[in-house]
Formats: sequence, structure tokens, C-alpha cells
Amino acid sequence: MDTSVGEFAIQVNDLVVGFGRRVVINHLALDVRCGEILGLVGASGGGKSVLMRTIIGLIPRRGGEIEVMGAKIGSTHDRGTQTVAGKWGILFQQGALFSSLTARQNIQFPLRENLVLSDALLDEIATAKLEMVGLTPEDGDKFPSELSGGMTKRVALARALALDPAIVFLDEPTSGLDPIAAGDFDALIKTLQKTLGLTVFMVTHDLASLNTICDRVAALADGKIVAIGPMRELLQSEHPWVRAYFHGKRSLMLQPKAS
Ligand SMILES: Nc1ncnc2c1ncn2[C@@H]1O[C@H](COP(=O)(O)OP(=O)(O)OP(=O)(O)O)[C@@H](O)[C@H]1O
Repeated sequence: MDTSVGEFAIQVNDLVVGFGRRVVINHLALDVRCGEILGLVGASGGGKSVLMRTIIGLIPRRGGEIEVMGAKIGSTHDRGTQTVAGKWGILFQQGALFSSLTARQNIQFPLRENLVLSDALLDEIATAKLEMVGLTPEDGDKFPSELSGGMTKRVALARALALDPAIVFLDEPTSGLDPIAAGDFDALIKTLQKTLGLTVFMVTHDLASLNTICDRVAALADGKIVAIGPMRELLQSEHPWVRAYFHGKRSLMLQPKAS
């Protein structure tokens, strides 16, 4: 870990983001600590993806400051943003692999875009990344249409890790996976966090992921972070939306069982 960075991997202050008359993020503050897995929850359409995309400079903001690994973030064209961009990897919803490229070529894509490396080294790195996410070198020769949902997510994660980032942004990484595959993917994220010292910023609706692998959970409501802390603290939150989210009909698994 870069010791010049300090305690926080991401610091967001007084952030405002909107489209036309709609304000989606409204004076939001959020700190993500170095080396933690932070889970972000919020209502559908509440602005989780917008927040993530604004942090990485893909969406312009109307106000506020964002720092990632100690560098101020502007737009994607901004030099500061480009300098720090190599320090993060992104897994978008549905994996978003290039369908005309093999898994191996997808993983190599960010390497080819950012570095000048020999084909032999590119192959060596892709094989190492495939192994890191639990896939074989043979899987690397498959096209996205030949991969299962779980394998697609793993290839997308390997691609996010291609440049050895300090932070990975994961947008609903377990959506569409069966509970066993989702549990395996959670375990993989936890292992990578521990072994690589990664900071993980994860948007998710998956209550099991929140409960098992997140160090802290942040709840986004009305354009702000209305609660943040370990899961056990979120379960105690008095905020009406947070209560409805964690104590609603779909969240029985989080309630202590009566014996
Ligand atoms: N480029 C854009 N232009 C206009 N409106 C946008 C744009 N991107 C997002 N929005 C709007 O911002 C709001 C928040 O969207 P966002 O995708 O962040 O929600 P979300 O919390 O990630 O939802 P979900 O959980 O359903 O994925 C929505 O009303 C969406 O329509």
C-alpha cells in the first residue's frame, strides 16, 4: 500500500450531481478507508452507479470535491484523473466484456491500452490474472458467449485487476449469479482484498455479500449517505429507509433467529 496516501483511499465532500432539473446526489460526503471492503446500498434509481461513475470522473459534478489515493479528481480528460486512473479497476454491471475478444484478450485490453509489453509478457500476465480469479489458461481461449455468468464475472474481475490497481469498483458483482456462485465470488473478493491489500468499493443489493464480506456498509438515500458503519450498526439505524431496507420482508436472513 502507498504510505503517502494516508488513511483514506477515497474522500468525497459536499458532492452534487444532477441531470437537467433532477438532482441525484445532493451534498453527499463519504470516506472509504484504505484496504476495506465498503458496500454501498440504496434504492433502485437512487444514484449508486451515478456516485461510482462520478468518483472515477465519468460523470461531471455540479459541486464538491473528490480525492482518490490523495489525488483530486476532475473530468476524465483532466490530467490528475488520468494519473490516478491507473490505480483503479472497474467491474461494470453484467461484466461488459468485448464479445469479439477472447477472455485472455479482454484481460489484456487495459494492458495494451496503457503499457507497451511483449506478446509473451502479455500472455504471462493474463494467465496469472486468470489463475488469480480461479480460472484455467484454457478458459482464457473462450469467447464471452462460451462463458457462464460466474465465469464472465471472474474474467471481468481479472480485467479489472490487470493493471494491479489499489482500488476496485464493483457494480453489483453478484447480480444474476445463483447463491452458490455468488458465495464463491464473495469469497474470491475477500481473498483478493486480503492478499493484495485491495480497497473495494462495491455497489450491491446482495444482503449476503453485505453481511459476510463488507467491513462497512454505506446507505444512500435522498442523495446522501444517511448511515455508514459495520453491518451490525446499520441494522440498528433509526433512519426510515435503512430500517425498511434491512428489516423488510426480503431481509429475514439478517434477523437474529428465535431459538
Ligand atoms: N447519463 C444520465 N443522464 C440522465 N440521467 C441519468 C444518467 N445516468 C443516470 N441517470 C439517472 O440518475 C438516477 C440514478 O441512476 P443510477 O443508475 O445511479 O441508480 P442506481 O442507484 O445505480 O440504480 P439500480 O440499483 O437500479 O442500478 C436515475 O434516475 C437515472 O435515470
